[in-house]
Order: sequence, then C-alpha cells, then structure tokens
Amino acid sequence: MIGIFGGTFDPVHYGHLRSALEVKDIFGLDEVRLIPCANPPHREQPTVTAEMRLQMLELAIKTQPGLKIDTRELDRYDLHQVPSYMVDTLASLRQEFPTESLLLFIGSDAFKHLTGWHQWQRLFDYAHIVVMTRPGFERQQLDDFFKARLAGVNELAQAAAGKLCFQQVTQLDISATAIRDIIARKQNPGFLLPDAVIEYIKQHKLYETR
Ligand SMILES: Nc1ncnc2c1ncn2[C@@H]1O[C@H](COP(=O)(O)OP(=O)(O)OP(=O)(O)O)[C@@H](O)[C@H]1O
Ligand SMILES: O=C(O)c1ccc[n+]([C@@H]2O[C@H](COP(=O)([O-])O)[C@@H](O)[C@H]2O)c1
Repeated sequence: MIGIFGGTFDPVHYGHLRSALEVKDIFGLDEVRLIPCANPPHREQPTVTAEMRLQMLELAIKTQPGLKIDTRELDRYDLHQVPSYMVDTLASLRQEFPTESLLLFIGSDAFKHLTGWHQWQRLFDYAHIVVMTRPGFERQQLDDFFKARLAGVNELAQAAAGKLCFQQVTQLDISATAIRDIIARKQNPGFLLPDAVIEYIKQHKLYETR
C-alpha cells in the first residue's frame, strides 16, 4: 500500500511531516509519497519556485526512509504547463502501480472542498481517500456518494481504490502561512519546521517580505 500526500509545501513543516509519518504507521504503508504541487489549481502561485520547495522537501525527509518525494506534478508542468490536478496525478500513479492500494491523504479542511476538485468523483477510481482529522472533529452529514464508500482502516487493503476513510492523527497547529508570517516579521520559526529547512530559508533569503 502506498500513501500519497500532496501539498504546496511552501515551506514543508512538522505538521506535514508528523502526519505523513503517523499515517504510514497506522495504515502499515510501504511508503508515503510527498508530492509537491507545481501549479496549484485552487490557490495563488507559491511565492517560492518549485525547485526551491523541492530542495526544502529533500532536506526535510533526509533522515526518514519511509517518506519519499514524488516529482511527477513538477515534471508534468515542465512538459505541459497545465494545472496540477490530483486526478491526473493519481491516474499516472495507477499506471505505474496497476494493482496496489493507493491511499490519498487529505486534511479535513481540504475534504470540505473536495467536491470542487477537478473531476473529483474520478479520484475514487484510482485511490482510496483518507481524511486526516483532529481530535474533536465532527463529521458533517455525508451524501450518498460518500456514504457508500465509507470503510475502516483494515478494509483498505482489500481493494486498490474506491473507499473513504476518516482517521484521527496528531495535527500540530502549524501552517506554512503562519511560518511565512513569522519569518516576514523577523521572528524565529524554530521548532515549527526542520532546522535544515530553516537554514535553507535563511541562506536564500526566502519569505522575508509578504
Ligand atoms: N499542521 C498540519 N497537520 C496536518 N496536516 C496538515 C497540516 N498543515 C497542512 N496539512 C495538510 O497537508 C497538505 C498540504 O498542505 P499545504 O502544503 O497547503 O500546507 P499548509 O501549511 O496548509 O500551507 P498554507 O498555509 O500555505 O496553505 C493538505 O492536505 C493539508 O490539509
Ligand atoms: O485536483 C484538484 O482540483 C485540487 C484542488 C485542490 C487541492 N488539490 C490538491 O490537494 C493537495 C492539498 O492542497 P492544499 O491546498 O491543502 O495545499 C495538493 O496536492 C493539491 O494539489 C487538488
């Protein structure tokens, strides 16, 4: 089973890293692929180049062999300059792994907007979706499309795709937006993201202005 964790990673932080590691253990995954987004369809272009966001990601996961970086969204953008739709990413992963269970992890905030994603129903043709929730999270009433797909952690290995699962993880109250603000205010972002990434940000003078 392979985990997929997409994000802008502008910059990557311990909120992303802790939850990626935790779901790897909870679901017994062979690996979790962190997939940096090249051209986010749903938000402004990141302030930092794709290459730099990728370099920060590489520094962040160096000591965690179960976490991998997958650059297919960046590679696709280099070739076609198209928006980085998740459905295209999952379709290409499915080609590479025809029978493997693929688990797409998204935050509960992202789940609220899932029906706005490009061809969102097709996501379930290629992968299971796991919504990472925080303690106290109360699920909204689900419509029939989602209800029919609900499954527990142990059921996901039985199919390659198509299920919806809610899983509580430790969600550190960290966001890339807050980190960018802290740096722009010349404050210290220590303990919110790996030191090697902080060092990189300093060296390249990133996020110094808003
Ligand atoms: N603190 C966190 N804990 C767990 N998951 C997180 C956390 N922050 C972001 N995520 C999840 O990681 C994925 C990628 O998030 P993203 O790269 O946009 O980070 P972000 O911190 O939310 O960035 P920004 O503040 O720029 O929007 C999303 O699915 C998001 O829900
Ligand atoms: O495919 C889409 O239409 C789509 C719309 C919104 C978000 N996504 C993906 O969801 C992941 C997390 O998004 P975000 O905004 O929380 O960084 C990231 O990989 C995005 O590319 C994808």
